[in-house]
Amino acid sequence: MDFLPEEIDNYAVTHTSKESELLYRLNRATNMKVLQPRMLSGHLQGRVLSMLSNMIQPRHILEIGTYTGYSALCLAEGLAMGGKLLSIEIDPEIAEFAKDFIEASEYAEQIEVVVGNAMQTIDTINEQIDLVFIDADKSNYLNYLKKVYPKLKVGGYIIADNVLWSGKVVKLANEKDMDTKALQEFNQFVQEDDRFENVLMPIRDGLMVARKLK
Ligand SMILES: C[S@@+](CC[C@H](N)C(=O)[O-])C[C@H]1O[C@@H](n2cnc3c(N)ncnc32)[C@H](O)[C@@H]1O
Repeated sequence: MDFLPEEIDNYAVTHTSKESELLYRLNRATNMKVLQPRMLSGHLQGRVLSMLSNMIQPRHILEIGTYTGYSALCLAEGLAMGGKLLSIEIDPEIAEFAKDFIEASEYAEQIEVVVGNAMQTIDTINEQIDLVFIDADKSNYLNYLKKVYPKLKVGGYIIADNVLWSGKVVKLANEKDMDTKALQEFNQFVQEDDRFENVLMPIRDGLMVARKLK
């Protein structure tokens, strides 16, 4: 579901910095060769992620849900000198697709894609994280937040994608619609937790941006 009329959306895109040639090719290749290309962040959201990352200048970024690597490449644009981005992807085939584009980028040495289930892989991280991008299975969003919280530095950020879930979060969720229920729970948890300051940005399918206060 698009929240903005197409005309306004197009206007926003045409008044936003262009994506790089590599990101453009990755976007096209994903649309032509990969299932569910709507999962890719895309031009406008990609520039938002890049802008936020550039504002934060993180040393360590954790991404949960690589898919074809579009958002990883956007977030990497803001890494501090010598900074690293670790991205976790459960599907080995899609991870290989992402790695080809990451290797062709200027961030090849800074981005590591790890194949695995994020619920287990997060436990192996020892570094203090400055920025986490949650964009994998919706039913685990709250689990991911709880798992990364102790590893996130005070003043660090969590960005979670799809928190508006095509608008379904504002309706009473059907008992069987576990994803909508999980996202409602996630949004409510962040909103009520005084360890975070948060803004739900109605960009694309909704980005929750939360800063760790304590
Ligand atoms: C929405 S896509 C990510 C899109 C990408 N971040 C972007 O913006 O271009 C979600 C990805 O999470 C992966 N995924 C789902 N469950 C996962 C899990 N438990 N651990 C790691 N990755 C998972 C899926 O295979 C899929 O590639």
